[in-house]
Amino acid sequence: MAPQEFTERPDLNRAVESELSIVSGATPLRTDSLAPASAPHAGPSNQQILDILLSLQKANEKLEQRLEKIELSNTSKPAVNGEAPVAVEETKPVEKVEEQNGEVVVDPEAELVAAIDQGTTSSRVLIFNKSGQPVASHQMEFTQIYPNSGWHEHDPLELVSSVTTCLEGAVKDLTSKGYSAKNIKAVGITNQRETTVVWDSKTGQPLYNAIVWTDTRAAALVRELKARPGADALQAKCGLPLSTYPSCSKLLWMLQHVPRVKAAYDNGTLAFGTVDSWLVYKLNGGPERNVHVSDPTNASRTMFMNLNTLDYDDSLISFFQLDRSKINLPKVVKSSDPTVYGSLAEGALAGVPITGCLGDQSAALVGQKGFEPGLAKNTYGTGCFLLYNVGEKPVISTHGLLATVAYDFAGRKPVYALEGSIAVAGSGVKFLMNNLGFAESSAAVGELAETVDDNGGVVFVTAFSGLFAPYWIDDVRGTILGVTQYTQKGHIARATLEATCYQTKAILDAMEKDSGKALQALAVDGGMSNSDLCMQTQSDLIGIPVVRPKMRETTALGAAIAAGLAVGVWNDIEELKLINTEGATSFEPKIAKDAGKKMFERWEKAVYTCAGFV
Ligand SMILES: Nc1ncnc2c1ncn2[C@@H]1O[C@H](COP(=O)(O)OP(=O)(O)O)[C@@H](O)[C@H]1O
Ligand SMILES: O=P(O)(O)OC[C@H](O)CO
Repeated sequence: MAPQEFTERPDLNRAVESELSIVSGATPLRTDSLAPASAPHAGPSNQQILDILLSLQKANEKLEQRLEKIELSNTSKPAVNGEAPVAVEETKPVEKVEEQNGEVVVDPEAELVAAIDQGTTSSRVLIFNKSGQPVASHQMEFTQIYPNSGWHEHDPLELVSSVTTCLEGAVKDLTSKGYSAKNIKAVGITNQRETTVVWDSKTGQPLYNAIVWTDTRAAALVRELKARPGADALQAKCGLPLSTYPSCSKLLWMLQHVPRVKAAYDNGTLAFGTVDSWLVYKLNGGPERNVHVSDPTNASRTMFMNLNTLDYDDSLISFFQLDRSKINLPKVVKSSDPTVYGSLAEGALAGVPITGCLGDQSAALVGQKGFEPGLAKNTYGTGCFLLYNVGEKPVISTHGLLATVAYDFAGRKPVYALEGSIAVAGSGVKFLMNNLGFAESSAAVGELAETVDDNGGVVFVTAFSGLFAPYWIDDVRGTILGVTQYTQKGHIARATLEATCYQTKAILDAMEKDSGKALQALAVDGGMSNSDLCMQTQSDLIGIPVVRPKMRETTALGAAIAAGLAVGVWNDIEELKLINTEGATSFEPKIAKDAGKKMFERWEKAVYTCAGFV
């Protein structure tokens, strides 16, 4: 199929701008700073105390009015594509309120960290306080480009503009709540991984659209790579099996099919990066400062990085027949570091340092505080990714899982994870909504699934991009089996939610074989975890509790933690352990083990029935 030439698309920069201010950080009146009423003569008189109390009460009333206005404006804003904003429960009040020159100000000493979460379907910025509570935010979706079947692209400039819009929006939200932008000590970045961006190192302009991690256009190329001598030895070094998923195959495809990318490679001006590198480069102002870096959680997804050295490996690069002297690769740096990521060049946060960077799945593990070996989290976003902390040495899976870097913080040893990656999770829900017109929103698809008691015999193998872990079958495509005259939309909606739960079960089985340990509970997050039915089904299938935190923006929280640790907002991982623990929901297994086993067997039968279709 002929490649689409990259053209600059200013129209795409007018991204779907919807102000989804998703957090309302209520700020209470705190009276504990007052001197006790019974204080002797050294303290204020009763009249003075009364005056202070009255002025604080006024301040509180003003603040409440302001919060009410914000609440109203939040609810009246349109959601993107009919989608409800990501669920963030109202934060528990913590900050001190003061009155300065008649203005209500929230603790002028507050130490805040902004987190940029550049995901597959939306960009968002959340601003967290020291207690790990989001106090302000802004979110927007951006254009998904599907030029051909199996192709999936993003406009790199639109990714940047969506992020800068969210930064401005979140700061506006923050100041409307009485904080100052000066309270923001650092910025952390977390991002969709593997998605590949190439640009001209002289001009800073993209040379092609970003090829998204779900894109399967390089399937033929991957088959060729698998036949090369040495192919079997790659995974032991880089942790990933050859597939269309990692960045390497996307870059090779561009070099083969896009003349301007090949020309830049030939003349040494080709810059390559995953979305973290691209954002850091652009947010720093581009070629002028030329901050071109990546952290190991992202660099490990290229297949160019050695998991043990946490640097590029010449044997890996030469396997892909790339000349390292012709390509500008980002320097691999720590995930949390006060100096290496530069600072924001423009906007409301100009000068604020970027001090943390984590691929989104690693960030979610950090945000769920999966700091101990044996802890795991599963994030149900566009795709679904289960990460299991294995400690300070990588574990190479023999059961279809990936080895990856969990996080690599300055002054500490790197921590690794076993990963189970599922290509389609929330994107299946979006498919029912956008392509088949089943419902107006993702939540409504979830409600549709609740209109039926079971799947009615339907199994949906949601293999739009082949099947990832633990199957790694690339010649399968989305297939709905078991349809009869009895089948209703609800059954298909239910089967769509179940598909992710079955794959999670398969991943957990593989993880148990690789690690020799059974998981006791699964921490979950991500958009699709909003569906209670989905989470209950998950618990039923895996037979252990599924624990969903109240505040589900754990990916952004992880990026904030990485950034905050680098600048002393937090000094130690120990300090973070109690963050976001209150108010979690635990889904306990409710069905008999045998019933779950039978459902799962049907799923596996469906998978192997569909394999080999393409
Ligand atoms: N109530 C819900 N039920 C089922 N799926 C949902 C629900 N709410 C959101 N989703 C799905 O979650 C996904 C978005 O999750 P998110 O964590 O924001 O993803 P990403 O980081 O990949 O952009 C969407 O694909 C959406 O369809
Ligand atoms: O957009 P998400 O949250 O599904 O995450 C994308 C992953 O990083 C791809 O590996």
